Amino acid sequence: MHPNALLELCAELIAVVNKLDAPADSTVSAFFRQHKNLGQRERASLAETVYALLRERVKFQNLAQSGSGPMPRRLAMLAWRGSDSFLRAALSPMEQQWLTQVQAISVESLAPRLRHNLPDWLAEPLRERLGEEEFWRLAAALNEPAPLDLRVNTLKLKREDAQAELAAAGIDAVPTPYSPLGLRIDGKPAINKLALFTSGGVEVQDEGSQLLALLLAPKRGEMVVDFCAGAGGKTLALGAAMRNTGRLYAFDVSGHRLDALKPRLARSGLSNVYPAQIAHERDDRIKRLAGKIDRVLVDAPCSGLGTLRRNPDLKWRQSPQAVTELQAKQRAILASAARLVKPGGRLVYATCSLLDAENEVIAAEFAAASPDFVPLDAAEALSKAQVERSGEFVENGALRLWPHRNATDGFFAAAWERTA
Ligand SMILES: C[S@@+](CC[C@H](N)C(=O)[O-])C[C@H]1O[C@@H](n2cnc3c(N)ncnc32)[C@H](O)[C@@H]1O
Repeated sequence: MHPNALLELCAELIAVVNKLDAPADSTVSAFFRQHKNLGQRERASLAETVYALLRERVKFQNLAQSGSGPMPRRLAMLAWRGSDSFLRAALSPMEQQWLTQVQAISVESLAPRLRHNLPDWLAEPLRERLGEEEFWRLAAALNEPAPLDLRVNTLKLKREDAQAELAAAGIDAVPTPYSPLGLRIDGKPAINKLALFTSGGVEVQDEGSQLLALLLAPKRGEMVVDFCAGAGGKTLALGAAMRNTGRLYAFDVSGHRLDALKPRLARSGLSNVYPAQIAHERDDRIKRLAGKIDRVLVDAPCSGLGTLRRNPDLKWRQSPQAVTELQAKQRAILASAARLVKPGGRLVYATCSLLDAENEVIAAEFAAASPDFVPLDAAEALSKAQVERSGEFVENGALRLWPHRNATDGFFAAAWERTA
C-alpha cells in the first residue's frame, strides 16, 4: 500500500480508538475486519501505533498541538511504530519539518504528566503507595509491551518438553521465575498455529494469573468453584492442578465469556469442568452449594489497571466512579462466594488491579466481617505449591505483583481458611 494511504488509514483508526468509547482491542479487530486487504506487516504497524498512542496519550496530544492538518493524522505521525522511511515517504515537506522539530524535544524537559501519562486520579494513589522513585519505575514499566507468557498443561507434557518443542519451531522460551508451569517468550511469535498449542499443550497466560491458581492449590477429587470464571484462563489451570478429577464449577454472569471457554476446554483435555451461567452472585445454584466446596476462587471483576501494558486504553476509560461501583460488586461477590466454602476449605480473593481500594481494602473489610475465616500466609501456601521466591511479591501475607518489580501484570490475592 502507498505510504500515504496507510498513514491515512492509521489516522482513521486513531480517530475511532481515541474516542475511548469501546475497548481498543475490539475497535482494532473490527477495523481490520473491514480492511481485509491489509497485510500482516501493515496491520502490525497500525496496531502498534495505536497502542503507542494510548500508552503516551497525554504526551502525544500535547506535542500534536503545535502542528497543522487533521489531529488524528498528527497523532499518527508522532506515535508511528512502523518503518521510519515508510512514514517519511508519506509526509509533505512541511510535515517532515514539523516532525523533525517535535522529535528533537527532550522528554526530560516535559512536565511530569506528559512523562508518566497517567490520569491524576490514578497517579496520586500509586505515587503515595510506592514513593516518588518507585512510582516512576512503575510508570515506565506500564508503558512497555508485556512479554508473552505460556502455561504448560502438565496433564499433557512437562515444561521442559514444551520448551524443547518451541525451540524446534524456532521460538526461544525461558522458564518463568516464579511459576513452575510457565514459559516466557520475548516478542509476539504466532504460537496459535503450532501443534503444541492446538493440542492443548500450552495456553497463553500471564505468570501472575498462573500464581493465583497455584495459591488456590486445588487437589485431586475436590469440589472447587471458580466464581468469576470468564473465558476460563484460571479455570483451565485449576482443572489441570486437580489432575482432571473431582468437580470444578466455572460460574460467570456472562454466557458470552463462558462460551469462549468451550474451545479452550476442548483443547485442554479436561473433563472435570462444569461451566454454568449464573444470574447474579446470589443465584439459587450458589445457595444449593453453600458449605459444600473445598476451594473457591473469586477472580473479581475489577478496573483491570494491572494490565495496562496490554490494555493501555483502560487508564483513560476507567474513572474513580467506576472504581467505587466495582468495589460494591467486589464486596457482594466475595461475601456470596465465601458462603460456598466448607469448614477447612480455602477462599482466594483476587484482582488484576493496582489500587488498594479494590485489593487490601476489600480483603480487610471481608476479614473484619468474617471471624470464621482466618488469613493464610500466601508465601507459605505458594511454597507448598513449588513456587520459588514468593518473598519477592508477598506483602503482609497477601500476593501483590507489579510489572516493574516482578515483570508480570499487576495482581493482588488474599487467601483464607474457613474454620467453622
Ligand atoms: C477478572 S474477570 C475473570 C477472568 C477469568 N477468571 C480468567 O482467568 O480468564 C471477572 C469476571 O467476573 C464476571 N462477573 C461479573 N459480575 C459477576 C457476578 N456477580 N458473579 C459472577 N461473575 C461475575 C465477569 O463477567 C468477568 O468474566
